[in-house]
Amino acid sequence: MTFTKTPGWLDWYADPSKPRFVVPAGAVDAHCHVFGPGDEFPYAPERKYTPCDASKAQLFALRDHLGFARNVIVQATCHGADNRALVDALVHSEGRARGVATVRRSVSDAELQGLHAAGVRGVRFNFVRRLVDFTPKDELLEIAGRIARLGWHVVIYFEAVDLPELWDFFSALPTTVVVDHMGRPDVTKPLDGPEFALFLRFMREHANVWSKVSCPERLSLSGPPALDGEQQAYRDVVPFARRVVEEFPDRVLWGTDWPHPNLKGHMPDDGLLVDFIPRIARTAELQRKLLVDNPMRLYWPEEC
Ligand SMILES: O=C(O)/C=C(\CC(=O)C(=O)O)C(=O)O
Repeated sequence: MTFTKTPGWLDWYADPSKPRFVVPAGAVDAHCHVFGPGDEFPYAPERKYTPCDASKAQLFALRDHLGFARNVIVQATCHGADNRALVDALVHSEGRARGVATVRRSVSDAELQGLHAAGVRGVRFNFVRRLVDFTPKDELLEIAGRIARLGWHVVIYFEAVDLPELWDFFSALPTTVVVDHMGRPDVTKPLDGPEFALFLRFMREHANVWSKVSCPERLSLSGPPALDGEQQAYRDVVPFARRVVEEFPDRVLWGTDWPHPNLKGHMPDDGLLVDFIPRIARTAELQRKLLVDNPMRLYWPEEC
């Protein structure tokens, strides 16, 4: 099937620079996606955007170029609950990728077992309105109860303004809970203001909650973008990510977010995104926890 990209779609950056920052041995890119290819793995009818293709081979080439050892591939909403592209990438990764799937209440136990065998270790619940239609919370809680028995966790994606309304639901989740992109703070608001304070309190009061300190390119409003050799990119996001890394060093993950769906202003150079890491994790110990120890504990516990 041939698909036409959403108008204005920005394709991933074709020729990323080699990062100056050398990631520690065994580093995991813990948030990235594969898209299609659409003629092999069609995009879901209920999708809110149609991306450019981004194949497993292209993802694995980027992994090697940036110096990472492994990937955690997260099901993107353009594939709905059809996890075939994700599973195909996992089974062709030679054990170097694990996954986070999207499932519906109708998923069978045998299907869950099949996903587990392929390397899936979590499900994603998305609350970003431009990406998904609402799924009833009782359905999500039922799914969370079932996947908890497999030792999986729940990844949640929401925007900062929605945390108060979602707090009780998130608190009821029976698994480790991983927040995408720090709950999307508005970085024009003060670091010590009530909105980000609520997110930090959410992490403080829930020892099972982790956060990805990813996506400065999505959160930044004043940049400058990670392009043209820029070594001080996304300055406005640095204090927020640094705060989370330093307060919760054992519960943070980092990922490229390649191929960066739905960016509007620019497409970052992924090599320069890697150079963002030492600005938010300022010691070798913090870097090792963020890039190796934490993702390994969550996704490859049998090796820890
Ligand atoms: O890739 C991300 O993490 C962020 C996304 C896309 C997304 O989550 C999805 O399509 O599932 C976004 O903000 O548009």
